[in-house]
Amino acid sequence: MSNSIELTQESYVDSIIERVIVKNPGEAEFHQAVREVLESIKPVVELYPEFEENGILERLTEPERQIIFRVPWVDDQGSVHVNRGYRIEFNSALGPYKGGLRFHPTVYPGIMKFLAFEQTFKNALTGRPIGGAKGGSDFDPKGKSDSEVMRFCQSFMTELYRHIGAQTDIPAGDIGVGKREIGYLFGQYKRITNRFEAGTLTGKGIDWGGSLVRIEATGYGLVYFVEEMLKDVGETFEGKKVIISGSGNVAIYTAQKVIELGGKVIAISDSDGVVYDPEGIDLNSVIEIKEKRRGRIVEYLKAYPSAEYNDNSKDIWKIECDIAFPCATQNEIDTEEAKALVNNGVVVVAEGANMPCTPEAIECFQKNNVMFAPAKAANAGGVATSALEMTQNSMWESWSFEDVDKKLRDIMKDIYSSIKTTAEEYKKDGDLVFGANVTAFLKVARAMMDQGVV
Ligand SMILES: NC(=O)C1=CN([C@@H]2O[C@H](COP(=O)(O)OP(=O)(O)OC[C@H]3O[C@@H](n4cnc5c(N)ncnc54)[C@H](OP(=O)(O)O)[C@@H]3O)[C@@H](O)[C@H]2O)C=CC1
Ligand SMILES: N=C(CCC(=O)O)C(=O)O
Repeated sequence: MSNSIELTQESYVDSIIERVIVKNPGEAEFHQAVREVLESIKPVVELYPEFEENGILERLTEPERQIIFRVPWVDDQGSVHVNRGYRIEFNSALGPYKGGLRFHPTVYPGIMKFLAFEQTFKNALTGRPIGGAKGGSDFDPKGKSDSEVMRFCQSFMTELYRHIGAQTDIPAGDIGVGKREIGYLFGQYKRITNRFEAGTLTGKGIDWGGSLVRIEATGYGLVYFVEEMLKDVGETFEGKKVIISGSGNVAIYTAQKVIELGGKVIAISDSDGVVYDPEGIDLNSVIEIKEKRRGRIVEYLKAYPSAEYNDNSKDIWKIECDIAFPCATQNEIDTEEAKALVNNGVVVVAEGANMPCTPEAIECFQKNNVMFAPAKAANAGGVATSALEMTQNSMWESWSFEDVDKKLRDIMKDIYSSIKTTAEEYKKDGDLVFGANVTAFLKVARAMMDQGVV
């Protein structure tokens, strides 16, 4: 039994936060993700002492399995490269491990563990039977040829295949991992195992086991979630000025749904800079540049010379808007950016990326009555639709776009309703960060209690 029974509930949570920092030195993003959840659940840990008695927090903050491996590959000039691969299987209390793969030079254990920890609670909110995981590599697909990306993916899967499966661990996409990469990864998995186990990876091509709506799902789901928030205050997207950071999978389909609902997307970015078009961004042009040609967002100006370009990505947050969607990466909005948004009258900030706002930025939004949608709830549409892909695979069925989109919309409505209710139950009306963390924690913790000390 936990030896911290004599501690107050407050010190139990604080002792675990301290333990995570000591046991995972230098992993600031992981510490940040743990601190946010554990600070939220203090009232709950006080209500249910059995969580402490069964060491729930000690187990919840320690990944069930951490796999790290070498990924050697050869470039088009015949030179050998070595990258590092990861798969963090964090928690399987609710189902097989489920979470994306990130290929980005900034990937290291701290990023992997923050993402896998967040994924555990996000997946719990979807209502689907899936646990939490994340993986990836410090490989940078940017500027690589298709052949080089293929050879990297084949080498990556030559190790990863031992650890995944439709009933074990199901990877998908994230930064730097899209349809192309999933295709190469699945091809190698199938070749090694001699099994067409469609449910092992999600984000597959539509003709070979993929689900309609999956490519759009994170962005669409994010907008559906915010639509529910706006409904509660008698508002809609009609006529709203919207800024979206990033111009990848999440950003593009967030923009598509915003425009469909009558909003005007006036700025979008990539890691090199920001395009601002007060007339409204031409999304087809962005899709052509970023999704089809894998180009740079600055190329937008060739078609629209009246638009403005700024080579500092962070300046997007200085643009006056009604609704802001950070859809690029973690910690892209800190105190300075949050204050700029508040001073410019932002009404809603909704996290499409994972942990894009620092705790200080979130505090600034909440203190200034900005409606704030936390990532683990608002961007759960992607993984929820991945789970719908798994369901279709297990039934050997392919549902229509309309059917999947309706299921996605209902899931996002349910997530919003459940976390809003939790916040109200604890007299924290409107605090969706608290609502999301407590709702998800209780679901995972109760399953862990049922399954014994494992
Ligand atoms: N894909 C999914 O299903 C889901 C993804 N997410 C999260 O959404 C975010 C975006 O992911 P996704 O759209 O899939 O990834 P993509 O690789 O498709 O796009 C990422 C976008 O963010 C930009 N970006 C990446 N890193 C940085 C950085 N360090 N600084 C500034 N800009 C950066 C990229 O710019 P550039 O083009 O210059 O590289 C690109 O425009 C991530 O936080 C991811 O974890 C959340 C839920 C689901
Ligand atoms: N990258 C994702 C999607 C994961 C998935 O679809 O399994 C996320 O939820 O952060």
